[in-house]
Amino acid sequence: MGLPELEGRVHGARATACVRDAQLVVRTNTDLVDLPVELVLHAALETTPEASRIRLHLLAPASSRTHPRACLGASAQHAKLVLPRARWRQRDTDDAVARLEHATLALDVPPAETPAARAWVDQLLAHAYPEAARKRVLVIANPVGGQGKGKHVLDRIVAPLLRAADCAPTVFETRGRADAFRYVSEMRIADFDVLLCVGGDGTVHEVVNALAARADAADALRLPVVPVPCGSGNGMYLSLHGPRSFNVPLACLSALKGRAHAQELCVLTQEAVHFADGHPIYPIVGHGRDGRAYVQYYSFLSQAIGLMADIDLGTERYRFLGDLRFSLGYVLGALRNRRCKADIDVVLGTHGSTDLAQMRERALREAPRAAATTDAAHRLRHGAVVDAIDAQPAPLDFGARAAPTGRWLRVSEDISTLYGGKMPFVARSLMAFPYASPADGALDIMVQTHASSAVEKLVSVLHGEHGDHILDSSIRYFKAEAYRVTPHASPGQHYLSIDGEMVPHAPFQVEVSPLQLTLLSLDDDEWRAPILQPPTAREHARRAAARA
Ligand SMILES: Nc1ncnc2c1ncn2[C@@H]1O[C@H](COP(=O)(O)OP(=O)(O)OP(=O)(O)O)[C@@H](O)[C@H]1O
Repeated sequence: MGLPELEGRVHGARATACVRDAQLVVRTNTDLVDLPVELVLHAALETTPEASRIRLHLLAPASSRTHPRACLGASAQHAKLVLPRARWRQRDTDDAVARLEHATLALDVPPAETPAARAWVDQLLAHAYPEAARKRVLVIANPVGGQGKGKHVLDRIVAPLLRAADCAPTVFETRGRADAFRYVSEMRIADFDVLLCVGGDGTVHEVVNALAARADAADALRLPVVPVPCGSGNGMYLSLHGPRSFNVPLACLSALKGRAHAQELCVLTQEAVHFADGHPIYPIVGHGRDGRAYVQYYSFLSQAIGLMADIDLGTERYRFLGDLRFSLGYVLGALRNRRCKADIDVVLGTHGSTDLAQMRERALREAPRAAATTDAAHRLRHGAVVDAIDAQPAPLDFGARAAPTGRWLRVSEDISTLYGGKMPFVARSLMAFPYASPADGALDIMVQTHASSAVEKLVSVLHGEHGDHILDSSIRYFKAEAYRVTPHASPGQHYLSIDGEMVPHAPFQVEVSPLQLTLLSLDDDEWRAPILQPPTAREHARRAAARA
């Protein structure tokens, strides 16, 4: 479906404008716009008795211009804003798309053509926004996020782009820890169509916990949450848009016109005594069967203990390196090769699996499950961390296709790290959970055994960005409905990282929550993350040789 040609003038030169094959094409002798219609932010007709002008607000690759920014708008001379649809489809690997910028173009039409121009603008907007445009935008911004870039990204990119799309965003800048949590706890959900988080995963963590802790949690979580990458890891952004680059305009575009999908949350419990100093963002408290109090909170991205937590939280002093600090942290941690002393107990349940082929199959075709009603919001299916489980659970056998039992099973090997999550990417260099599925009722868990040498550990994540570290002999990768980690007291500094945030290093239990977050993607698929292919015979042989 296209849009008929409209004749007018651009910079005084005769011009035609149309939509053909889902591309907006504006052509003069010297200027050319040929962009996916998805990149149209807004079109408006400005009329005076003497003239009518269509002003187009677009996103366009910066490098596609033949002249600098001044070539567009009132003083424009020659412009070439081109992005073929094939390149737009491959946007996660195309550097031109990584440098999208706001551009404007004015098309003058004779006053007599004003009614036709008005109809053309309406039709263009219908192409650009096939679903109702999200106009009521709330922006929660951490101005110091991403090594202090947050304020700049907000003022120079996010706010102007939203205004160009005809939105008047409500902006809340956080002043410190728990600010985002408090704001989202008290806001009127019905006032907004979408919530943008300009910051890192820490800001998203606060927003998600605030939405989930509200009395109207199941409804509040229908407000789509959009990560605008301005931190070090930005795992949610990477899973939605691909690992090539942190593309702020693309994130904003997904807020305006992305397709909604449900994303299960992980729910955690930890004994309340560990939060004695008061933790402002984890207010939900329950009681176990023996009366002991526990804190219940939510994780959207990851839970890490051992080496992977040390990378996250033990490398704060290298923040200036951006996300390179994670790679450096891994090398240092692998060389140190410390054992993570903890009991790991899991419930595979009907949604769990230890079979990689089965996981891949499911990731390809898993249908989303129904979300919780408000009544079921905080229900725990597998109890809380304070509840007793078997003193000696049966061992979890990774060798065979384990039966989908609802009993607790124990990982019997010594480990160096445990990493749990529900989204593929946790950082640009690590697709930690290549078989993650947004709503399959299971958590993806990766355990690295301690028995492997430092060198084996280093080698195992060399290809982490493709997710094939899970094929390594030192990695156990499985899906479970719930797991519990009980760290043993041991000397030294130890971390527990939840979505990259530090929480008390104490026993914790995780399960899939009936609560679901609403995310927006620019594709039909929820994630922009390739599902890992099974290893080829050659790859099998290579890994066997490496093991030998
Ligand atoms: N104005 C502020 N000053 C200091 N800290 C803040 C401020 N606003 C928010 N915070 C806190 O900063 C922490 C980290 O924020 P965020 O994750 O957005 O950025 P980041 O740390 O740069 O990113 P990443 O976690 O990916 O490294 C959060 O715990 C948040 O509560």
